[in-house]
Amino acid sequence: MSAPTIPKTQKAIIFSEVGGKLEYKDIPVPVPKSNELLINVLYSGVCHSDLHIWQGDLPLPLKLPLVGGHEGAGVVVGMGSNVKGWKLGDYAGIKFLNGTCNACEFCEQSFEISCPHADFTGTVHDGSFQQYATADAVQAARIPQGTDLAAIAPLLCAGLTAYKALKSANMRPGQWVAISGACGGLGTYAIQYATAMGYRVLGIDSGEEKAKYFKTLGGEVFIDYKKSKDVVADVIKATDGGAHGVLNIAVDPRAISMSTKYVRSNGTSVLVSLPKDAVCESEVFTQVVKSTSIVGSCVGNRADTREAIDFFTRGLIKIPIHMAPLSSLPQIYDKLMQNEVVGRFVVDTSK
Ligand SMILES: NC(=O)c1ccc[n+]([C@@H]2O[C@H](COP(=O)([O-])OP(=O)(O)OC[C@H]3O[C@@H](n4cnc5c(N)ncnc54)[C@H](O)[C@@H]3O)[C@@H](O)[C@H]2O)c1
Ligand SMILES: [Zn+2]
Ligand SMILES: [Zn+2]
Repeated sequence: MSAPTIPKTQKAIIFSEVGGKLEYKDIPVPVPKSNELLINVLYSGVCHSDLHIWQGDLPLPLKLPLVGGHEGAGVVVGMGSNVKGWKLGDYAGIKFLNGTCNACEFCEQSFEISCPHADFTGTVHDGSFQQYATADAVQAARIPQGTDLAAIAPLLCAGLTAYKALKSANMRPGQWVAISGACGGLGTYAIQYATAMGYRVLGIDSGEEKAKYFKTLGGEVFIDYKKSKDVVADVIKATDGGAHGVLNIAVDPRAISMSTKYVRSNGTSVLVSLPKDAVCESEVFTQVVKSTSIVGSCVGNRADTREAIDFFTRGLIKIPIHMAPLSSLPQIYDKLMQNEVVGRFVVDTSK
C-alpha cells in the first residue's frame, strides 16, 4: 500500500474540564511516537467507562483537554521508527490499555493491566473519539483483514472485558453464570461469550425490550430487578442453589453486594462495573461458610484480546449495534445515564 495522505487536522469530540462541554471540533492529527501506530479510526464503541471518566466518577489521573473513547477500530496509516510487525493498511484496534513497559514483573507474567508504567486510552492518552489516534504497537489489537470494523469495535473493551470476566469466574461448562446488568454493552457480549463457552445464562436487568433482547441472544432465565420482590431468592431458585459465577456489570453498588448472597457455595462473584465510590458488602460469616470468592477483573491482556477476537471471527459473537455519528456522543451519554441503551452504540467518526 502506498503511503496514505494524512491531513493536518481532523474531527474529534474533546472536553476541557470534567463534566464540561463535549465539543465536536477540528483538532490536530497526532504524531506517533517511535513505538506507536497512527490509526485512522473509522468506528468507536461508546463504553459506560467513557461516561464515568467524563463525569469524574473514577479516581484516575486525566489529561485535559481530553479525547475519550477506547473501543476504536481502524486502519494503520503511519507508524514510528521502532515499530515492528505492522504494515500500512493493516486493521488495528485501540483498547483501554494503550501501552505497557513489557519489562516489569506484571508485564512479565502477562498481568499487563497492572503495569505501573501503563498508558491508558481516554484518560491520559487521547482516545478513539477522533479520526486519527495513536496506540502502542505492542498493545494495539490485531484485527484480521476483511473484518467488519464497525461490528468489531465494541469487542475492544466490552467484548474483551466480558470474556476475561467469564474466565475470571472460573466455571465449568454446564454451570450457571448470573449476569447483573445483562442487556447493556458489556452484558450483551457476556451473554454470547458465556453461551459459546458452554455456560447457562441468567440475566438481571429491567424492561420488556431488554427481556426480549436477552432471549434472542441466547440467554435462558431473565429476572427483571424492578419487578422482582426478591432478586436473591429468584436467582437461587432459578439456578437451584445459586449461580456458580456472577458477572457484576450493573452500575449499582446494591446489586453488587446482592451478588455475594446469590453466588453458589464455592462460586465466584466477579467485580466489573465501576459505580462512583462503590463498596461491595459481603457478610463475613456467609462468605466463610460458603467459601465464595470475590474477584476484580479489568479488561484483559493481549492473549485475552486475541482469544476474544477469535470467537468473533468464528461467527460466535453477533451483537446488533446501534450506529450513530460521532457528533451525537452527548446524546448517547444521556441515554447511558438513563439505562436506555440496549446493547452497544458505535459512532462513525466521519460524521
Ligand atoms: N472492569 C473493566 O475492565 C470494565 C471495562 C469496561 C466497563 N466497565 C464498567 O462496567 C460498567 C458497565 O458498562 P457498560 O458499558 O456495559 O454499561 P451500560 O450502561 O451499557 O450497561 C449497564 C446495564 O446495567 C443495567 N442496570 C442498572 N442497574 C441495574 C441493577 N440494579 N440491576 C441489574 N441491572 C442494572 C442497565 O439497565 C444497563 O443495561 C460500567 O461501570 C463501566 O465503567 C468496567
Ligand atoms: Zn470500556
Ligand atoms: Zn510493565
